This record gives sequence, structure tokens and C-alpha cells, in this order.
Amino acid sequence: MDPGLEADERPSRSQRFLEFMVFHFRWVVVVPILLPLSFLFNVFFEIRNKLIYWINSAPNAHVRKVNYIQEQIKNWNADGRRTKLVNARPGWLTMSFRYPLYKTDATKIATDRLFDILELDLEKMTIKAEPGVTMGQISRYLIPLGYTLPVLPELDDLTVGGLINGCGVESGSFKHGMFQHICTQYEVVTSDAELLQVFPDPTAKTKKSKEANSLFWAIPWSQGTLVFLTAATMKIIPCKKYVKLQYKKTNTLEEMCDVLTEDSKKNSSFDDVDFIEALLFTKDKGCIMLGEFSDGPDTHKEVINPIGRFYKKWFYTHVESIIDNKIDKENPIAVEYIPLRDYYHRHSRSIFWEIRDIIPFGNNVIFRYLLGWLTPPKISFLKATTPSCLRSMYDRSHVLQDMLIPLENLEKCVELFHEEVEIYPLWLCPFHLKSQPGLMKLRDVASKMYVDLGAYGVTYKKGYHAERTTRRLEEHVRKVNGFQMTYADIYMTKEEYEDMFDLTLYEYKRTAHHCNDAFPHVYEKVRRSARR
Ligand SMILES: Cc1cc2nc3c(=O)[nH]c(=O)nc-3n(C[C@H](O)[C@H](O)[C@H](O)COP(=O)(O)OP(=O)(O)OC[C@H]3O[C@@H](n4cnc5c(N)ncnc54)[C@H](O)[C@@H]3O)c2cc1C
Ligand SMILES: NC(=O)C1=CN([C@@H]2O[C@H](COP(=O)(O)OP(=O)(O)OC[C@H]3O[C@@H](n4cnc5c(N)ncnc54)[C@H](OP(=O)(O)O)[C@@H]3O)[C@@H](O)[C@H]2O)C=CC1
Ligand SMILES: CC(C)=CCC[C@@H](C)[C@H]1CC[C@H]2C3=C(CC[C@]12C)[C@@]1(C)CC[C@H](O)C[C@@H]1CC3
Repeated sequence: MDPGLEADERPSRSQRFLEFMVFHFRWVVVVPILLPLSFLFNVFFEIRNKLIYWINSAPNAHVRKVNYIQEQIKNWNADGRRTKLVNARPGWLTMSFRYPLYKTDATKIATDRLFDILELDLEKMTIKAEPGVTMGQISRYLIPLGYTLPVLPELDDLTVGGLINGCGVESGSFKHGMFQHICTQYEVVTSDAELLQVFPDPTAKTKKSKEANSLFWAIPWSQGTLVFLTAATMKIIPCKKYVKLQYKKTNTLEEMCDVLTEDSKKNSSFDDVDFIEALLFTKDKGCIMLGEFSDGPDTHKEVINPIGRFYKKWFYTHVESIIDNKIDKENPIAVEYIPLRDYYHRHSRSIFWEIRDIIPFGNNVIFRYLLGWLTPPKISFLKATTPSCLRSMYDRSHVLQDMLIPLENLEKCVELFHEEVEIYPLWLCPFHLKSQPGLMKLRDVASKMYVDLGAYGVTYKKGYHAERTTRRLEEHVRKVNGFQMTYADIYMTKEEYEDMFDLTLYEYKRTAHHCNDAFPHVYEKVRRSARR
């Protein structure tokens, strides 16, 4: 075990025993305590949201809440700008394994009170929401009305603010880009307590409107180090009740890369494809899923599969059983109709595949029928209750990385992940990347098809070392002009980070909006040592 570690890094025998017990028997706490708590929390929050919607208090409360944020920042200015500003959202609530250390001595600004949907504009086809609004809230609100976000990341608890100031991707991204690309306007408060509406306006003439224009491009990926986001306006599109999902098996890595590349070209509105993702179950065995909005089956022979129901199998295991049992030479493609909301949140119930380590018997049919309705445990509750011995085990052998690389480099990158971590399933999510100003600016082309390669889980690979291995992966990603998702552990030096991300506009905006003494630098927020 732990062959990649130096002798002084290796845990003692008793520590190892403790870790083993906690890792394998964590369900003793999760099932009787965290599951009911998560369920009650979700019910409470759903009722609260319905009340707010009925009495329509959100838009009025929004003005009050933003005034309070401006007040806080004015006081901080009057006090001589002595500390750095961060969002008040506590570390245990955020969708990453780490707790931010940079918040300890910082002034916390109350953006965490902003969690309501503000306005649906069916003429402009936009929705305006506060940054704390989650993907679960948006899908529950929009889908019954016949609309959806073009990019709606899968995990229920991801927030609008986190997906903009961090980044977001999902299976609609091959057509619509990342979460930032569906945004049309940001409402922000600067470190001078000024409230600004920023949007891309090609006709901008005055210095002020030009400034606001370029701030729009600088915000994505900036991790809340330029301004505080207080609302965002996003595009919406009409949707249908179901997704018609086609499953295609691939038998070699080369076939996966070729077919995925071919399928990802179907991103024009003339093609009947709205979603693409793929899973690799081994280096060679994979499944590509193509989804299309649909009103439902045309014939009685076709299957409706409400995969979100509590008694259903975890989605990734369902996919594997389809390619193992339903696909052969005569039937190369399997088709199912999945209710739209079930499709969007298909990886929520199994937290991608992380739940298999937490409730090992959670996919058993008896458990699903008896207690499945209480699942999944809330990710933030799991995070807050991770015991320290388990944390150190996760620090040593749990991989949580999303590497965004040009699709043409996928084969090489999968081979590298196989050599270095060998975790399966691997998540493959193609996304269309336009070159726009900002941190993710492309250096060589106007647009390109990228793919998010996600590895989540415990690795048993010989020689794995969290820092050294991640640095090797990062180096490869930089070499192919890729990007590393910033919720993950980043071991790059500042120079390497600046090589991966284009900081020209970011630094310009930091100076223009007096951020240097107000917010930490983005690198100071994302580097591994800034997080516990
Ligand atoms: C040294 C420096 C000084 C600067 N000085 C100022 C300044 O004085 N005032 C100021 O306001 N800003 C300033 N900026 C910021 C500058 O305005 C932004 O970088 C600008 O938004 C990007 O324009 P670009 O010509 O570099 O476009 P590129 O970065 O080359 O744009 C790439 C692609 O993005 C797309 N794109 C770019 N802009 C838009 C848009 N508005 N709408 C839609 N698509 C778009 C286009 O498709 C384009 O092909 C400065 C930046 C730097 C680095
Ligand atoms: N499918 C996907 O794309 C998935 C994406 N993720 C990742 O998870 C993260 C989102 O998780 P979530 O818990 O929602 O967000 P977080 O609370 O983790 O926030 C992410 C970053 O955004 C900043 N931020 C959040 N709200 C605001 C705001 N109102 N104004 C300014 N800055 C803000 C935070 O600043 P501060 O540090 O001050 O709190 C933080 O640096 C993203 O980084 C995303 O990449 C995770 C899983 C899936
Ligand atoms: C689809 C993309 C781009 C990313 C998916 C990332 C998620 C799989 C992870 C984001 C936060 C992670 C956490 C855990 C599992 C994996 C994530 C959901 C834990 C639940 C694992 C168990 C620990 O005790 C707590 C973790 C909290 C964060």
C-alpha cells in the first residue's frame, strides 16, 4: 500500500487500521443519521422556495440584500481596507473536497444570503437569479414551465455564483459551451461598493460602458477576486418532457475517441442531438450517450425509464448493464426515454460514483426499495462530517480532477490517466469552447471542441503520489493548451498557472477596479496550499 510515499509520509499500522474501518463502515453514520437529515433539509428548503415563489418576495428582498452588501463594503473601505474580501459562504457548503484557508482572517461579504430566483423573461428568453440559487432549484422551477438552461450542470447543489466564478460544464456543453457562455449579464458590487450591470455590448462607446463590457469577460474563473456577483441573467431554451437517450458501446479507446469526435460535430441546430456524454468503464470499454429533447415514445415498444426514481439503479451501473446486456452486433444502439429532470440529475443519486465507497450496498435492490427515497446524502453534510483519519486517507489516495483538454488529445490523455491513476468510470464530456477574452482565452484558434476528462474516486495505483502525480497530469494538460478545473487540487506554481490561464485581462481589471488590496489574487485562492 502507498508505494509512492516517502517513508516519513507513510501512516502507521494503527492509523491504517482506523482508516480502513472508517472508510468501510462510514455507512453506520451516513445511513441512520445523514440520510434523514439530508431528506429533512431538502423538504424544508423546497417548502421555503415555494412560499417565496407564491408571495413573490424575492425581487424586493433582493434590493435589501444587495444594499446590505454595499453597506458592508463601505464600512470595510471606511475602516481602511485592512483585510481581504471573500464570500461569506462557509467552506463546508461548497462543492469541492477542500476547505478554504484564505477565509480565516478575511472580511466575509454576505453573498450567501442571495439564494432566490428573481425573474423569468419569456420575451428575452432569460432567467435572472441570485448567485446562491442551485441547479436543483432552477430545474425544479423551469422544467414544469417548459423551459431549461442550455447548460444545467448535474449535481443539484451547484450554485449559479460558483459555476460562473468557478466554471461549469455538462452534456449540453458540446453545443452551448460552458456555464459562463449562457450568461448574458452580471449584476456585481465592486470593492468601491459600486453596483454595476455588466454585459457584452459591442456598441459600447463611452469609457464606462467599455469598461463594464470587458469586465464581463474577466469574471468567469476569477473565483470572486474581481467583484461580488449579486445576480446573473442566463439564457433559457424551450424543452420537452423527455430526453430520448441513445446508448452506443465502444470497444477500444481509439473507437471511443473517433466516435466521440464524430458525434461532437453534431452541434448545429440541424442535428437532432442536444446532449452528449461518455463513460469509460475500462480503458477500452465505453459508452457514448446521445440525447435529444423528445415528447416521448412513438410506439408502445419503446421504453420510458424514470431513472431518478428512488428504487432505480444508480445511473452509471445502469449504463454499464445496458452495454453489457442489451447491445450486440444486431442491436448496436439501445434507446430509452428519460424524464428530463431525471436526465439532468442522473449523476446526483450516486454522486457520480462516489457513493459506492460511502454506502457500499446502496445499489442493492432491497436497500433501494426500503431506503432509496432518503438518498442521496447531501454532499455538504458528507463533507462536514468527514472524520480527520478519513481525510488523510483521501489526501493520500483519493483523486478528484477534471482536466479540460482539446478533444483531439483525448486518447493520449486517457492513456496518461490510466498509467497514473487508473480510476474507472472516467467521465468524458465534450464542450464547445469559443475564444473570448478572459482567463480561458484560446491562444491558437477562434473555437475548438474540448472535452472534460473527470476522474473521481480512490486510486490503488502503484506509485501514486497526490502531488507528484497531479503535477505530471497538470504538465501534460498545459502542453496541450488545456485547463484544470479549479475546484480540484492544483499543485501548479504561479508561473505554471499563468501559463495555463491567460491573466492579461484579469490583471488589467484588477487594477482598473481597485482589486489588488481588496481581494486575494486568483492563484492565492486556487493553489493547493490555500485549501485544507
Ligand atoms: C494592456 C491592456 C490594456 C487595456 N486597456 C483597456 C482600456 O483602457 N479600457 C477597456 O475597457 N479595456 C481595456 N483592456 C481590456 C480589453 O478591452 C479587453 O481585453 C477586450 O474586451 C478584449 O478585446 P480584444 O480585442 O483583445 O479581443 P480578443 O481577446 O482578441 O477577442 C477574442 C474573441 O472574443 C470575442 N469577443 C471579444 N470581444 C467581444 C465582445 N465585446 N462581444 C462579443 N465577442 C467578443 C471575439 O469573437 C474575438 O474574436 C485592456 C486590456 C489589456 C491587456
Ligand atoms: N458539472 C460541473 O461543472 C461541476 C463543477 N464543480 C465545481 O464546483 C464549483 C461550484 O461549486 P459551488 O459550491 O456552487 O461554488 P463555491 O462556493 O465553491 O464557489 C466557487 C468559487 O466562486 C466564488 N463565488 C461564489 N459565489 C460568488 C459570488 N456571489 N460572487 C463572487 N464570487 C463567488 C467563490 O468565492 P469564495 O472563495 O470567496 O467563496 C469560489 O472561489 C465550481 O468551481 C465548479 O467548477 C463541481 C462539480 C461539478
Ligand atoms: C462533473 C464535474 C465537473 C465534477 C464532479 C465533481 C464531484 C464528483 C465532486 C465535487 C465535490 C466532491 C465531494 C465528494 C465526492 C466527489 C464530489 C461530489 C465527497 C462527498 C466524497 C466523500 C467525502 O467525505 C466528502 C466529499 C465532499 C466533496
